[in-house]
Amino acid sequence: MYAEPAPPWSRPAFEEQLRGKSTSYHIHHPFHVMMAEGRLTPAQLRGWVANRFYYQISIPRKDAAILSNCPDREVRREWAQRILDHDGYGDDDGGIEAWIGLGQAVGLSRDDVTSLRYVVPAARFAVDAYVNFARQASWQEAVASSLTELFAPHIHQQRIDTWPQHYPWVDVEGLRYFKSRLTQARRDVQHGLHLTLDYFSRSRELQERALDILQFKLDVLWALADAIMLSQCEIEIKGPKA
Ligand SMILES: O=C(O)c1cc(C(=O)O)c2c(n1)C(=O)C(=O)c1cc(C(=O)O)[nH]c1-2
Repeated sequence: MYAEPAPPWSRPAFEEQLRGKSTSYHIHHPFHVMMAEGRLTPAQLRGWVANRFYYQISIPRKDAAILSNCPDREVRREWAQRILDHDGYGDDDGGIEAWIGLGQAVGLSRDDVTSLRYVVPAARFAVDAYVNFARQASWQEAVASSLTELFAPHIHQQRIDTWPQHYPWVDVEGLRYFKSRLTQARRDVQHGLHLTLDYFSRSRELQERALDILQFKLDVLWALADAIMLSQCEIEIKGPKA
């Protein structure tokens, strides 16, 4: 017998489904739980900062892939801001530079971070999967994959709140990156969510596709944390912060 396809969820119900994915966010990954509870050693925290740098430098390339696939000028005008946020523009050095500052705040040199010498293979594979997805998928699908940012302000705020107490040896100036992302992520997500609700609400099948895409991206972040934790990437340094 022919079954009627399920009707699309209303916009609020679809948004609720997307937000419900927070249960698989990497804030719940054992490595991030340890980080928030102050249980990482300085060498482990440095390992995370050095590996995460590969994600930082890949984000603007991912966003450029979205731009290259998007024929809509209005969308491009707004999306382009993301690249400037990370690469910097005018007097603003941008997020990549701020992440290098975080590296220095945990005791790494600029070269330790930018050479990528501490980036472990599985971390690279996880991040590359995200960039490759954005290159190959439609721009609307790639936009949906950015929606893990719905949950990012919470984890940034958690680091701002817990690091000074748990990791007093980290120069607080290094937390600048997380502070700037609080506003940037909220603005980004307003745009990305609006586009996703518009495009995918045309059918239940599309809405379910958007949920699968968001799950894929949650898995990228989870796999990145697995990679860093399981490789036991620990960076010992000489000097007072060793
Ligand atoms: O520190 C984090 O846990 C975290 C997570 C995410 C995320 O949820 O994708 C991003 C960021 N940070 C971040 O700083 C950032 O600029 C960013 C951009 C994007 C994206 O998918 O376009 N995600 C994230």
